[in-house]
Amino acid sequence: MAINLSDFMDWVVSRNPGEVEFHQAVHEVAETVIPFINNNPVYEKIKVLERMAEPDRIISFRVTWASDDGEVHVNRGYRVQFNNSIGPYKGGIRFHPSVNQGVLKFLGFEQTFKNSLTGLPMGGGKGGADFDPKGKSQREIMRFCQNFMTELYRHVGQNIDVPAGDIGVGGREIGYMFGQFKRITNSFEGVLTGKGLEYGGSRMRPEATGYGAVYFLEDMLNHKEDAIEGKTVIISGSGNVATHAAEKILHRGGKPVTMSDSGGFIHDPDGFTQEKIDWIKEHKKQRGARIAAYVDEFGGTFHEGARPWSVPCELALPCATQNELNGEEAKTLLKNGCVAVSEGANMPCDMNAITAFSEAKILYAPGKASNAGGVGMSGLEMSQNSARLHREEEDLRAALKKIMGDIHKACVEQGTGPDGHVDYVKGANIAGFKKVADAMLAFGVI
Ligand SMILES: NC(=O)C1=CN([C@@H]2O[C@H](COP(=O)(O)OP(=O)(O)OC[C@H]3O[C@@H](n4cnc5c(N)ncnc54)[C@H](OP(=O)(O)O)[C@@H]3O)[C@@H](O)[C@H]2O)C=CC1
Ligand SMILES: O=C(O)CCC(=O)C(=O)O
Repeated sequence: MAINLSDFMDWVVSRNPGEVEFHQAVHEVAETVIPFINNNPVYEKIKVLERMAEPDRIISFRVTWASDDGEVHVNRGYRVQFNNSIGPYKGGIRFHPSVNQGVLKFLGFEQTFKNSLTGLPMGGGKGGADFDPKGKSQREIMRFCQNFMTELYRHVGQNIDVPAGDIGVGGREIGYMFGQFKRITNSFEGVLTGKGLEYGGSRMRPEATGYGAVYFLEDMLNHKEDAIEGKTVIISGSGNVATHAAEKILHRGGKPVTMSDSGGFIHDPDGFTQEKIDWIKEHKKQRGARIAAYVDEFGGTFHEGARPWSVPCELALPCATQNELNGEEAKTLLKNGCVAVSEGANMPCDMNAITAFSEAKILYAPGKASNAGGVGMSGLEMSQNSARLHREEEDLRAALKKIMGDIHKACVEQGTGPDGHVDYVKGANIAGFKKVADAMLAFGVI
């Protein structure tokens, strides 16, 4: 029997009450994948989509830690092991006060499709805690990371589940968690990616997500015989993904003019130079640092409490967080002449924004395709750890470019309409779905 989108979504919503981000992520996939399933009923016979919308398991645990003043704090940690049909669970850990089960389920669901698109053998998972690292001392962050791993260690492993960083979790936090895993288990294995180079990390991992999002943008533009060079680019966020995206835009001759954080955005009409980007990278590592301080150092303007989407541009890279660009903001971007959007963040454009881009037929890349470079490089870190070797930077840079190029090709193959317009949402969802679904078919009903 054919599946119907509205019945399917009623079923998803009733099973996952209140988890609005999860409903949104599943809806975006179901809308494009259901027609594909209805044309290939073998998938519906064993309820592949229904099974893919249900995590394999969710682990939730208490994390207790003491702040420097001796006060005891209680947070909630999670790992959502979503789907391991094509490889060990793989996906980042987020430390942010907004973390809850629904947010991590949306991220784990998306991750399953994204990891499939990389062409590497990785399943999907995501984890985190409602811990706010902002304003905490280095010692407090270390204690939190260690206590988080004291529980998580029993659920992860190089062949089971391999976490990495995400919002609020960078190289420093990965180091604290890896050290604790090593100490508790008395083993040295590639249980996390995003590690420091000294203890098994991969070159190019810090750069990979931001660079990859720009490679994908470049592939989309090249497909239409266009290029980044000479174009004005607006970027949101000022963390790992945003700063590396800005850097690669600069390498390609574009002009990045904005970055943001939860306090507002900065606009530098002269464009960021490498020196300015390096300053932002260093500045944001400091305790309590805000992007607003940029204007005291380099000029430009700070827009408190605002998002950058009203600044005129040809290209936009949302690189902060989910639902940070709505339908009205999408219309403003279109009115100002924006021709392409490449998502560095996960689900930064809400449903109305996606509809606006799709109706205008501009180039729009969903994060599961355009930000897959980070996890792609993590996959290469896993293989370097298994082989006990380090690959060179040039080799990894080329590998990243190829991973992004192959994802672009898969999207074009599955998403090109009769008029030649590429629907990258459809292309990414079907290409990502097919590999996982075929593996599930091979396993039978389990
Ligand atoms: N790191 C990676 O390899 C990958 C990351 N991603 C996605 O990219 C996005 C950014 O991650 P990453 O750069 O690693 O994270 P970082 O923690 O390095 O930076 C996050 C940035 O986003 C801003 N931000 C976070 N939450 C909000 C919010 N609610 N409103 C406004 N701004 C906010 C932060 O501002 P502030 O400092 O004020 O909090 C900061 O500037 C996320 O969606 C993540 O899931 C996707 C693929 C891989
Ligand atoms: O590198 C990884 O494993 C995770 C990256 C991530 O969290 C993401 O792609 O959203």
